[in-house]
Amino acid sequence: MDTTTFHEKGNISIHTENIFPIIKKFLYSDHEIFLRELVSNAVDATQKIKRLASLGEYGGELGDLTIKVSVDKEAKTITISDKGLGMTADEIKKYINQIAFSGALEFVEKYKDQGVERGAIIGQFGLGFYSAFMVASQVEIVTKSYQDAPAARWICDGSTEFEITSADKTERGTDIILHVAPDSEEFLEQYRLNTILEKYGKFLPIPVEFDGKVINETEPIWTKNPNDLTDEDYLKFYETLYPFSEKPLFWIHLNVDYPFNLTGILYFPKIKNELQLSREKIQLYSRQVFITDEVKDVVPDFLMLLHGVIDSPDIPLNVSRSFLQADANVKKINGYITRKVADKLNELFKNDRTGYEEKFSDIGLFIKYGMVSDDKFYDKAKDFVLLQSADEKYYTLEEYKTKTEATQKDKDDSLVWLYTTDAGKQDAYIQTALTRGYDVLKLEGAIDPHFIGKMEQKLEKTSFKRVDADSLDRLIDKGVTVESVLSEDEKTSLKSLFEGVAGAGYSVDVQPLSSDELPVVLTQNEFMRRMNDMSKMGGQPAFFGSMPMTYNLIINANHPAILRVKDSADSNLAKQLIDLALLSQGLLSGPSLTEFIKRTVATV
Ligand SMILES: Nc1ncnc2c1ncn2[C@@H]1O[C@H](COP(=O)(O)OP(=O)(O)OP(=O)(O)O)[C@@H](O)[C@H]1O
Repeated sequence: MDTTTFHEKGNISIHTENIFPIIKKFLYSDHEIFLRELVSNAVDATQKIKRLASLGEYGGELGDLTIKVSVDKEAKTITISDKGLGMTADEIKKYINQIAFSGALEFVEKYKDQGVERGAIIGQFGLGFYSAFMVASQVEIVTKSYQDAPAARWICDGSTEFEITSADKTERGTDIILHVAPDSEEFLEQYRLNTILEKYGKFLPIPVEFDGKVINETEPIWTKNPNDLTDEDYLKFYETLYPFSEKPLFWIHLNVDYPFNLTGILYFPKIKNELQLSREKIQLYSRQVFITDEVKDVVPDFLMLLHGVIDSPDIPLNVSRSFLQADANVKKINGYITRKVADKLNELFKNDRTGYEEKFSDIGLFIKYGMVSDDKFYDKAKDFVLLQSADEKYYTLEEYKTKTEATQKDKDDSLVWLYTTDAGKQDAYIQTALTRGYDVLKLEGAIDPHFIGKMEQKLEKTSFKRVDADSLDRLIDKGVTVESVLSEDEKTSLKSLFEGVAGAGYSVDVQPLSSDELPVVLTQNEFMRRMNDMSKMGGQPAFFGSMPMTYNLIINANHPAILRVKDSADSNLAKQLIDLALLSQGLLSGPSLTEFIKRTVATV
């Protein structure tokens, strides 16, 4: 056996020739963004000549500044032409050759130890132009500077060699000609280019023409002053973004320039169904160039339900996800958006309570979700979140406290808020509570169990109890014992009689309730039910989820019907009373329901 061992240290050498395969493979998984990069460069060049003209540094005619994209299927070329400031031969050498190559080297140096992360460099290293090589085997630049210098042509085939010659271009501006590589010929299709331009360039600030048509709207409304816009403008823009959608409820125009730059419009959509919420409806732009509609991390999670656009040059766009999460600007933007949304809601609430209440069934979900997931938002929203009572009226937390304080405090001075998760099914319980002078809240949405949990954490000495969780006397325990007319022996025999009739799955308890309660009350323990609900939604110990739901039958020892069962030991009557309790919970079905009907008909 050969036992020779090796130990050697060294440097892996990096050659600039290696850079193109890296760009081609790793820069972006989406090759289509080459067009975004090249058209953005054309926009930049055009903006620059406009600025030079306005500063008086360029005295010539600006002329028609439309950027033209064209495709020649025969010659297999795509051309992007602008009337921007152009480049001299020296500038090509400086901007295209040197900087990019050193930038590329720097990139390799920086990332050689970490592996290359997708999309990590464009923008940071000025490599946008080189994304052309993701689809082209050869790239030509033909350009004439606004300065008095001869036109130049640059050609490169993706190796580190290039050629510069003089050209006969007479008009100011730049043509970028891509000789499309065999594996990228899909980009020679008209519709493909059109789709890409529509996606990334719809709101570019300089007109872009393709196939004889201008594809963009150069002054989208988010770039305008809110004072110059009407509701119609906002609704029309919403329609362009999301054709065939229902009208949004309202919108917020974002506009900050310090400490970061951000403009945009966020719409509150009308939600038909909590389950149909479509996320990723917010589009992210950087200086009017579409970047992505995956705005996670930039927009607080609970506001992902909003629609609209955000435009900010301060969001690092081409960096990785993990970087984005840690970015200080992104955090600030997050906080800013949350604050703006809260302010807008507060303003609506204050200025138009009726209108706000009308919209509450739609916006309540955002607000509650926000309160549950974001403490800063909670602090603002606690003043304008509304609770709806069973009589359909809306109350703020403070108002509801005032309303219930006198009647719904228990013996420990804790406020108990009764609620229903299904006003239809739990109607019997609601009616009993109302007769007693208590109020019942409607908390019927999917978010409400979480909302209730949050409220109980935040509100002092306040608990929520579902109206059918126990008898009223026990839900709001005032410490007043209702005297029972039955002796202990009588209670025991009633208990065993009902146990025999009810069967397994029910626990039976004989209690002196007030005579306005039902003779038999079916309850589901609040704690057990919540645990069960939670584990169904995931996130809670499976232990509770795997336990079968048990029901309690409370036999009202003070009800005349129960006294009759006691005297007659009539198990049919007992069965009838249990079935009535089940019926009031919507739990009677199948053969049991048929039997109940038969039995009832017989007595009638
Ligand atoms: N169409 C053009 N007209 C004039 N100059 C251009 C044009 N395209 C590129 N340039 C010059 O080449 C430089 C390098 O372009 P490149 O796209 O690689 O990087 P960038 O635009 O500086 O940054 P990014 O990576 O964000 O695009 C530009 O800064 C610009 O000076």
